[in-house]
Amino acid sequence: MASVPEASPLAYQGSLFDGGPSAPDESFTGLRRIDLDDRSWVDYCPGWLRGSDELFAELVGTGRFAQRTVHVYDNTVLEPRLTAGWSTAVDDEGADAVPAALRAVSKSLSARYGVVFDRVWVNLYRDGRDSVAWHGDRNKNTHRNPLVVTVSIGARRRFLLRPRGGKTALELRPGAGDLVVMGGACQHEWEHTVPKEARAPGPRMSITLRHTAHLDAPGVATEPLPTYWAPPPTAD
Ligand SMILES: O=C(O)CCC(=O)C(=O)O
Ligand SMILES: [Fe+2]
Repeated sequence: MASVPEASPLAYQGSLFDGGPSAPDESFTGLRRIDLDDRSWVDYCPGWLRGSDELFAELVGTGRFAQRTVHVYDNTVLEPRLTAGWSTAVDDEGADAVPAALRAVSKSLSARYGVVFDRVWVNLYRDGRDSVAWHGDRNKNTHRNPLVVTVSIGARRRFLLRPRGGKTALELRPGAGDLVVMGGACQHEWEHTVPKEARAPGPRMSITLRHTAHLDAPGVATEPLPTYWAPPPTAD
């Protein structure tokens, strides 16, 4: 298990203009729908979470960040990033309650997208060597068209999408409170990655939200509900 080093180089030198406690932009002004194809889409809302630097500092201080393992072919290897989770669902009270700022994020997005985002994980990319490889999220195995939220705080990193096994088709560079929502068949038919970056300007976190219920997630955005979907014939 790795943890955040003491005297941490992870103190993020934030924007001068983004001080104060974090707050979602309930108006979703600036949200842009990017259609990847006729079944998959990404919503991108720059600067959606104000006060993200303060939240970054809070999470560095309170999150129980640890290095998880991932299976690569027959091997089990450590993921090149740290992740913090909570044993509770977003709205549960108790000792391991999800921080209020993350609850507020979940509440706002649940209202907007019509699913209950009850599970939260925070990934910490300590520097440019941390990354996540191309993948579709595992909820593709349990849900049809799951919605997956990431709110990026701290330094900007590249976030790429490609059709499964294909060439990069979309490059975003989220950070500083930017919202990315993947929807439609994104987890089934597309892959995403945060690649290593030699010149990453500092540490970054992604707050990721997923929903347990709504196994067949319509969201607000998949109107009309896609009629096409078949599980890809790959083992993963
Ligand atoms: O850090 C990100 O923006 C993406 C994280 C991700 O794809 C995941 O944890 O499944
Ligand atoms: Fe992912």
